[in-house]
Amino acid sequence: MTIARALTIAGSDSGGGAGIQADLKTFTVLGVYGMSALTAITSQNTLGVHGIYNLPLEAIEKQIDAVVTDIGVDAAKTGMLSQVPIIELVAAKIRQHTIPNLVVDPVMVAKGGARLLEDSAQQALITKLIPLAKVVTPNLPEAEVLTGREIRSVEDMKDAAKRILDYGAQTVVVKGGHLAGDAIDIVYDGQMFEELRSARIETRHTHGTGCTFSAAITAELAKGKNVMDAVKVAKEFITCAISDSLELGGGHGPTNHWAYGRRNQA
Ligand SMILES: Nc1ncnc2c1ncn2[C@@H]1O[C@H](COP(=O)(O)OP(=O)(O)O)[C@@H](O)[C@H]1O
Ligand SMILES: Cc1ncc(COP(=O)(O)O)c(N)n1
Repeated sequence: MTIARALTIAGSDSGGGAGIQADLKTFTVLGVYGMSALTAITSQNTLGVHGIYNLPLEAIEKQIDAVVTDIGVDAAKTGMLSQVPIIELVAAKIRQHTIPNLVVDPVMVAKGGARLLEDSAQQALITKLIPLAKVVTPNLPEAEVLTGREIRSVEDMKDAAKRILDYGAQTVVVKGGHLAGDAIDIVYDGQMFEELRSARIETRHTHGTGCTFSAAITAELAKGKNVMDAVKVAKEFITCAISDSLELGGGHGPTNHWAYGRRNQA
């Protein structure tokens, strides 16, 4: 049996709700074979990030080389890449192996407030990685950092999407989870804007929403979907996962990766 193959290059969340763990669960539920190249280990739970241990560059490089040269990759995503040398290495590897269908989730700060990207690395994300992206998926605070402008409205989100596209990404999805009211995501491909809207779900259990959303886009691209269709599936996937989110731990619980699959089987 053949199967679409997706690679996540990201950090480990020991709590299992975000990072590599969220990505691999999402790939599996969407019927895609998942592989990982860990960039960092975090000791993390629903209450926050308690430690960050970046991996040696050699370890990151060898993981990517190992899976690409043997198993092959139909689509890949990046998550937590906390330092300039890691961003530069990952960008060089993506170019060297011409890894297709790259989704860049510009992870900066965890829900609990811990910084997952050093300030000095913001520019490297813009100049080295975003130009390689088929899709880049900033949330509002990330889009503000990437553009240097405040975002208060859907119009501001559209303006940010245009500016981020100018950095070289093919499509920008500015996620509106941090704005009040409906959860509106803006998709911009340089030609037209699409608004993906869902009702806001009142829950604090949203740990890992961004990781899960970008992993779902990656899985659908790996299967050969076009970007707009992939983003629409991802929006449905994350809406299901949040509406059925899990009351685990004492803080921000994880979303429910199985909810979408269960709904589609019913
Ligand atoms: N409370 C919510 N109800 C419904 N959808 C949400 C909610 N919070 C986030 N989303 C959706 O989840 C996805 C991730 O968004 P966001 O939370 O902004 O990203 P991040 O986890 O990177 O901060 C987006 O599609 C967004 O619209
Ligand atoms: C290893 C790792 N990567 C990414 C996130 C961001 O996830 P979120 O902002 O959705 O909590 C995280 N908390 N941990």
